[in-house]
Amino acid sequence: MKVGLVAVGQAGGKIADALLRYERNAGADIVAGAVAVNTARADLLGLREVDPERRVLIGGDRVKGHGAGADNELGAEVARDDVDEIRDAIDVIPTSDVDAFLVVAALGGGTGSGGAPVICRELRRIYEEPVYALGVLPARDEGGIYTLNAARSLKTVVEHADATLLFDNDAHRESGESLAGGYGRVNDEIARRLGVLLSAGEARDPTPEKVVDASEIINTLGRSGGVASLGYASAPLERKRGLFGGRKQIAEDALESTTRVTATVRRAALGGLTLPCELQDVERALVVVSGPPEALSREGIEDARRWLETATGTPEVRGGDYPLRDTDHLSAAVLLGGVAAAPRLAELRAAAVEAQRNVAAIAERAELSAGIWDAEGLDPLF
Ligand SMILES: Nc1nc2c(ncn2[C@@H]2O[C@H](COP(=O)(O)OP(=O)(O)OP(=O)(O)O)[C@@H](O)[C@H]2O)c(=O)[nH]1
Repeated sequence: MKVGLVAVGQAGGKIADALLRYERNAGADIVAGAVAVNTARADLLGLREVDPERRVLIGGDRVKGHGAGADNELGAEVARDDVDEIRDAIDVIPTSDVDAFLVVAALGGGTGSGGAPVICRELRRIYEEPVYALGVLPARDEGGIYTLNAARSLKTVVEHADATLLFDNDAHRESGESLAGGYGRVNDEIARRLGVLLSAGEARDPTPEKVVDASEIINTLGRSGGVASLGYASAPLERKRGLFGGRKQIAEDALESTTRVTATVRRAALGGLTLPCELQDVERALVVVSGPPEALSREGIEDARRWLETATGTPEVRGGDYPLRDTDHLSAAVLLGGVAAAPRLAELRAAAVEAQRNVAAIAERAELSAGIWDAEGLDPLF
């Protein structure tokens, strides 16, 4: 599946860079074109992979290239003011190659948080292809303004994107690691997950037994403004040399392969989610298992798919494989669509309402709309 990638803000730009790097290193073909949008000139200059011609500085008159300072109303305003420039840059992406747009941003800051919903709305107005958002949630210890920004932005982006895939920075922090120190690793993790999922829909050699095509990814994400989570796990494979030191083979029998596939899928779905949630709270799922062809047990993939059907309680579980010649790992990506509840979302909403109450002491306003963001007292972004 090929995406038109639109990165907004600092984190968005760095994640786009990581995805483009993944694409190059893996020899994949998953990004039809990439545009980076920011209010901070230095962040745009720091990008390595996004074509310099496709970097758009917005809000020049207002913030003079210095960023939105975690003010997401300002981020939304400048994106609205400069929407023509953003659209012109995106228009260059060949839409005949695009299966969907992916707007990537952190929801806790100013530019990405405010700009991403504006850009999703504009893309949806113009293009027929689905528009998905990838939103990064702030860590708990980042403070009230990040939480409030994220909650308001999420409420708004969920309304304006066909589906929003969430990545919780907290869920992927390693113990003892500072948040900023881990960004590079976390961004590579996001890129690997997206890379495996999107590549699965592309034609390849060796040919998969059961191809996962773009429409299956789109059907799993849905087009009705839901939230999605993406699980991932991998397991090393034991290899042995051929008799005369020739081509390496996987040292496994069929039963081992089946068990390894099901165990890896379970780990991806139960412990490796970008937004941790209970499986019974999702409406749809898709599993992609990748690795050397001899390790991709068809039976294992079917068992894993059936297990997901039982665990989610939904018959809408799709599955397929993605063979890779030069790897000694088996990996599984599990996409969960229509996530109806997640502990981090409830926590974020409660913390944001609390933070907003403090803000409301200064300016009183409260109005809400439907969906999982039906939290009393929480303002939408626009
Ligand atoms: N995963 C990840 N999160 C990041 C990264 N950089 C910043 N963040 C998180 O993103 C949020 C801040 O968003 P940024 O993208 O830095 O801000 P921005 O959208 O550029 O907005 P302004 O700087 O206010 O103009 C915080 O929650 C950070 O923890 C990154 O490289 N990777």
